[in-house]
Amino acid sequence: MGVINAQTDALRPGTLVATALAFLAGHWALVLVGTLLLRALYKRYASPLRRYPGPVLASVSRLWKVASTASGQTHLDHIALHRRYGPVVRIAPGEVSVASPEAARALLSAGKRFFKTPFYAVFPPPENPDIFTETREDVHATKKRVANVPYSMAAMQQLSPFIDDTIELLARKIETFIDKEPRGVFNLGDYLHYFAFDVLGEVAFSRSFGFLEEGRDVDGAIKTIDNSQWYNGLVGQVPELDYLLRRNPLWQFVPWLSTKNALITRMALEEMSRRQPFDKDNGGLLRTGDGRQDLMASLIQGYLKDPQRFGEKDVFSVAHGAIFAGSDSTASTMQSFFWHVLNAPPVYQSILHELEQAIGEGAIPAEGNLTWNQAQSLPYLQACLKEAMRVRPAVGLNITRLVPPEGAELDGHFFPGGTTVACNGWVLHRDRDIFGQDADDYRPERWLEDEEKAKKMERYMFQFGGGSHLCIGRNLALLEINKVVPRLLRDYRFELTHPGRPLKVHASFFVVQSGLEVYIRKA
Ligand code: HEM
Repeated sequence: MGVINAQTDALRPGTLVATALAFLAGHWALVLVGTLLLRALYKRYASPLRRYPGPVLASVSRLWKVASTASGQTHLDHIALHRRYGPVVRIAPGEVSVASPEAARALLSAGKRFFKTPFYAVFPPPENPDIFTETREDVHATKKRVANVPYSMAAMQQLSPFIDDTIELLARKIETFIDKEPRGVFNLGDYLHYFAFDVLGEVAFSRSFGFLEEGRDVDGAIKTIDNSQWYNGLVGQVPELDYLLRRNPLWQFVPWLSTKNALITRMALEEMSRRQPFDKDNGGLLRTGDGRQDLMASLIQGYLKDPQRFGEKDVFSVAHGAIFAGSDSTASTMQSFFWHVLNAPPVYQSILHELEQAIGEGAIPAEGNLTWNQAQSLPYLQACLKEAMRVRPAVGLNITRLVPPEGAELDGHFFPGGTTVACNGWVLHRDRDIFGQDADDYRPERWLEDEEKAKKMERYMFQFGGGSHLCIGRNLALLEINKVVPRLLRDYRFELTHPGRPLKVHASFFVVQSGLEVYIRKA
């Protein structure tokens, strides 16, 4: 009787819970490991993505992505990953990376409802997304309609004189350097970075940021952006973390984490207040300025036309976002170009020959700045530029999109709704079917051999993304690159201080590069 009573006592709910709790307390480590193991096995084998190969760690947690991003070399990791595992690789429990340019075209094309992932929402400013960070497709479309106007090539051409002024300043700085230190080491990479920043200041706010003038990273703005991009790139792999970190109200009280006082943010806020009150008569122009229709003025006009859809905060966030999105990207592209050209003497010689011939034929001026059209009349130079953007696209992290709820097929693979699909320009641009068996090599001639083949390659270039999220600043970037690069190549002669030495590279979002050092002399 006593034994039966003891057994029924043990089965009472209260006693069961107490026994379970006692077991947990005694074996918590074992329970924890067991739970994590079960969870990992579930993620690895219960998912419809289980048939795609990839690193084991990636199939059970997002740690693989985090570690790869933290290494700063995720662009290279992805090349290696696809070489090893094939065209579709599982890079997180719910995410695959695709290597096929055809799949990437479909993924990025407008109208197919592959929307941006929460990765983008981590980029600042979280309280008022700009065109890059806005993940609601309809809101994005409204904002982009307004911003497309000031970013059009026609609008950019009007701002051309201010790009020219910045080129003159760069040339003056180079000449001063040559006069002072004829055999000194000139950090061309840094000066290209300063140039890209100052152009943005002129185009966005009608004022220079002063990087070229001072020959340094004023106020540590470049460093601040880099730190911020590290955060965005890393936390973007696990976007929920942002609520514990930057979106956490306590964050503002940590002075070294707050970006409120960063030069660019301060300047954008100052510029807004200098133009207030916004009124239709003034059209957002700087009252004390030279009457130029800069980016800020056009955005203010967009706001005045339809304040409900494009608010005052949008003016700030889009202008501010331009500096973030447009500085490292343009600098990195120019650095890649010079690094490849200067490391390939026959390529460098061919460009010089083309420039000389163009001057002789009157196609480009012998001094002063070139126009966009004049730069377009240099096919070899254009091929060199395209090739640099192919082998070293400026965005190093993956571009990611969500599969719509009903699921979708990409290049013969069906992915269920909610899957994150990633693609990386460094992988896509090395596709041997499209770009040739020597796709890994920098060989500008590939663009000039066969017109049909060149057109096909062009269709599969993703250096500016694609579809409804195609880079809004590409006209500006291409215009300034096309103006400054031939001017420098025509007027100066460069020699790498360490031929063959790779640039120091880390990809936080953009591929940030340093170490492009040269000896420089007048041509
Ligand atoms: C050579 C220079 C540049 C390169 C290689 C580049 C590359 C890209 C790429 C690949 C994207 C798509 C990203 C994605 O979908 O995840 C993008 C988007 C964007 N870029 Fe650029 N960019 C450059 C210059 C600029 C400049 C100068 C600006 C502004 C002044 C700018 C502003 C933007 C914005 C706002 C977006 C978001 C567009 C959208 O989602 O609709 N970029 N860029």
